[in-house]
Amino acid sequence: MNGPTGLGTSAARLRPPGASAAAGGRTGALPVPPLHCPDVLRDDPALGAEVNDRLVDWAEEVGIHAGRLDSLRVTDFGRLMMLAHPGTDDPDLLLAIGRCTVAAWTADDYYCDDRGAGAVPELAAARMAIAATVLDPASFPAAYAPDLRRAIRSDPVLVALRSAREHLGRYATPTQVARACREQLSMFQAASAEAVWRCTGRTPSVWEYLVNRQMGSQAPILALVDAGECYRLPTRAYTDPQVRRAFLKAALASALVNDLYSMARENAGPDQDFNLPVVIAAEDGCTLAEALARSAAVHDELMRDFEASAASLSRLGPPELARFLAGVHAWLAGNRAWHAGSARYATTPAY
Ligand SMILES: CC(C)=CCC/C(C)=C(\C)COP(=O)(O)OP(=O)(O)O
Repeated sequence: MNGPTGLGTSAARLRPPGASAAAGGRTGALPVPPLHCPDVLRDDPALGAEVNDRLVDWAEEVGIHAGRLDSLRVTDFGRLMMLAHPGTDDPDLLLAIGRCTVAAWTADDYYCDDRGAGAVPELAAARMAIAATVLDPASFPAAYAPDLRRAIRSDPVLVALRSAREHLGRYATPTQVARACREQLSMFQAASAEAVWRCTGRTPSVWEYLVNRQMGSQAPILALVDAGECYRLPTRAYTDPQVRRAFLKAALASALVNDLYSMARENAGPDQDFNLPVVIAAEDGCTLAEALARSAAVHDELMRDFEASAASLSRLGPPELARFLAGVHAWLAGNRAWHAGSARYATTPAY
């Protein structure tokens, strides 16, 4: 039976039994259920390795993951790029999107999730607000502008975000860059909200969690599917409400794949990191194994809805829309395959 679902009604919910490392509840033994998700369209390990090496070099250059570059390397974001963007063989282009991906993931780790990397959940919202000014540059009074410039220069996460955004501008149109930045601002907002749950020890309702996860999905990278193949989806099509609905379903499905594969890692950490199975287990009072199955069903519903919408929208829209939606579908396949293989999400977390 579902519990109360209004905003704020779950303030007293705690981690479900078995979800906490402290309670001895490492959940690594629970396998991810089979998911409704297509197979990847290409697997070119050499291309993935080249992109990954160059991503790690860039991370070292901008100063992120200092002392932890090996963990970044085995996470293998280069492989994610290669699997998720099968429409291009160009390592430079994959590197440009890869830098944005690594910068976004790093901001989330360094500001919100990973205390070992300096995350302080109480400061997450304030730090994310500063990060937002890198994506949508602040226009400041002269007396204070040097302070902001100094702050950006001295924080490797901000340097990475700025570098990634500037580099993307060489491969994507201003409209595509603006689109990705807008999606990323939503992601920052969602990460800030999640940090509040962590600080207050409050587990959100399932619907509330889903609202936040849709905003905190991989949408900033999905929005670059056309840039990754050097064509441009017209703005009219990207912003069409029906296309938006389909796109957001795909984005949420991709984030839920992360939740399912990341649960062992997240539940083993010192803080409760939120993911759909944990939130469902808390709300429904079920085991994590059952919550995993229910989460997979939510994922599958989103995927099927996306596929049905994509099929009809592709018949109605301009040719670029059919190509874009097919690209999103391929991206989802790459995202799942990467999560299944990355050392970051290994059943016994690799780091
Ligand atoms: C590529 C991109 C814009 C990612 C931003 C969203 C994001 C950081 C995730 C979807 C990952 O979420 P989460 O913090 O749960 O990731 P981990 O499980 O810690 O890898």
